[in-house]
Amino acid sequence: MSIQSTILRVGRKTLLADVVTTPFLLRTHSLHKTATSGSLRVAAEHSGADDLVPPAIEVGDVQKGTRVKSLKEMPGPSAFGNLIEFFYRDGFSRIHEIQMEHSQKYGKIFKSRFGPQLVVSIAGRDLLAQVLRAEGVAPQRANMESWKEYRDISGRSTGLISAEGDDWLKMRSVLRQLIMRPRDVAAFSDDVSAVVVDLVKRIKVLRSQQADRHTVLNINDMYFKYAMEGISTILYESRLGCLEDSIPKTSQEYITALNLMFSSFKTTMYAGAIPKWLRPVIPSPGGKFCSSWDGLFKFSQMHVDKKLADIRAKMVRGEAVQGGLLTHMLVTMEMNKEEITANMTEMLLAGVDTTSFTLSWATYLLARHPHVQQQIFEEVTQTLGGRMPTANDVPNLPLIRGLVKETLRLFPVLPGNGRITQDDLIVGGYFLPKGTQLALCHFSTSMSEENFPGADDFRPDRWIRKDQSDRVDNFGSIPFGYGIRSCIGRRIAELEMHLALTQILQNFRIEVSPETEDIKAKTHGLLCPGAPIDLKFVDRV
Ligand code: HEM
Repeated sequence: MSIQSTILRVGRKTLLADVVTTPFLLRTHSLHKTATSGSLRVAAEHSGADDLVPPAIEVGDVQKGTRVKSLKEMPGPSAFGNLIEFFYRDGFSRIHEIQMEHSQKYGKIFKSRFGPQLVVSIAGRDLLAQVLRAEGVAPQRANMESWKEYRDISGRSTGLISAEGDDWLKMRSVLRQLIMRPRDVAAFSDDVSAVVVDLVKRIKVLRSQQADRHTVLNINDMYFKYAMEGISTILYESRLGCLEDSIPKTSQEYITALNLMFSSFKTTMYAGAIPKWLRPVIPSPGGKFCSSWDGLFKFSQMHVDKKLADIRAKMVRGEAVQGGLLTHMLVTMEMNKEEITANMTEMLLAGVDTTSFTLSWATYLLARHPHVQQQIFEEVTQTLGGRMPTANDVPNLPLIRGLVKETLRLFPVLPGNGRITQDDLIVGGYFLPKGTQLALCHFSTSMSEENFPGADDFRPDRWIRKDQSDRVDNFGSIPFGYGIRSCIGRRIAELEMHLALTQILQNFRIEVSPETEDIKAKTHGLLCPGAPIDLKFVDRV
């Protein structure tokens, strides 16, 4: 450990402070607390009452004599410019493009103001890695106010997405043991495969309804139902009938509630930009939003109650209670029933559009790149012959995995993510006080030429690691986030997508329908196709 002098500037004070360089990044405010993994931390100790400097975690390289800049000095668009961009030019549907424009104009770290909110955007891969690696034990997500408001009003529990602090830690520690590792979710392989078989049948039914007998209109609608069926099979251990000709009423009601939720997205975004004191005089987005949440909770509640009744009946009959995820959670009761219901609700919500948009983009990209499609098809036939894939085959299908990674690089479902900093930080040379809202710009890092040469090209093989030197740097594209607060459903989503894409390629050659033009992405909460995608599914044999 060595001690150097550097200039730290906090607010309007510029002062000389001791800089302790150490091979470790210290996670807490005290210099002498537990060390975790490698980087540097700057800490300024008190040098008299007047010179009080908040200790800060430095997440970049420390250069001797570097002046730490204040937020005031950070570049960024003007508040008025943002107002016009988002409210007048409908920037909410172009968040991913604005992210790119702003990072090109203002650099890898810049600030933006949305009404009363100040947001610092992190748009560089290395800075992103440093910020995420420095996260504490319970990182805090940003912009969850409207979700929390609903839970406060309705008296419902939070789930993993909306919970914070100790509540979140408790739930996360239960769920991470059940679904975080590929080997945990391999147990669902047969159930998911059965859903994929139904998806293939559905493709055949839908294309038979068109004059050319090949085209499926608006493929996302079909993948939405596949994703809902797949995730429900895992979460609720029951089939919903979403891939049937006629969808059961309760499943249809859920779909309606989910659509309502996404249609109220924009108004809930506005809510964050409206100062709290103005809320009473401005129409609240609440009505639609709350009734969609009611619908989503009602659906989970119904499944949880039904499963609980089944378990109780079995116990009364003296039978052994066996089952999957929900059964396990209800038997062990590591969370209470309200918490289980809330988590089922939030996981179902998180697991449908994300997976279906990614499948839509993946098949669209395959249709537009027949050579790539052929290459992946050959890998599938060489590895499996005509056999149906299982979770155990996925490690032997690197191009299928590359297909999903490359699709998510080009179209990260969450183009950006939010955090509230829990320590004073120095990032990229700027001092960010604890409580600063961060926007992690995943879209701009994954579309950067610096991180991915030929960034606009669709190249699933760029993810095949031939040796260490070929390795694509991990933080350029992190569509599931990173670390302790990353997507808990990642392995489930991957299983659903790997198995579906493999079976689809075994059965069909995918072609672009003449009606489908160049489809651009738009942001609607998630990054989604800006227009319906119609594709042809032509039999392989
Ligand atoms: C293509 C599919 C998916 C993508 C790209 C995706 C992406 C993400 C991202 C970026 C986050 C935020 C991570 C962070 O804040 O660092 C997240 C969180 C989350 N996702 Fe996913 N997700 C997908 C599918 C799923 C599925 C299938 C489930 C259902 C089990 C799910 C459940 C969740 C939950 C519960 C969280 C909150 C985790 C927490 O706060 O602890 N996701 N997801």
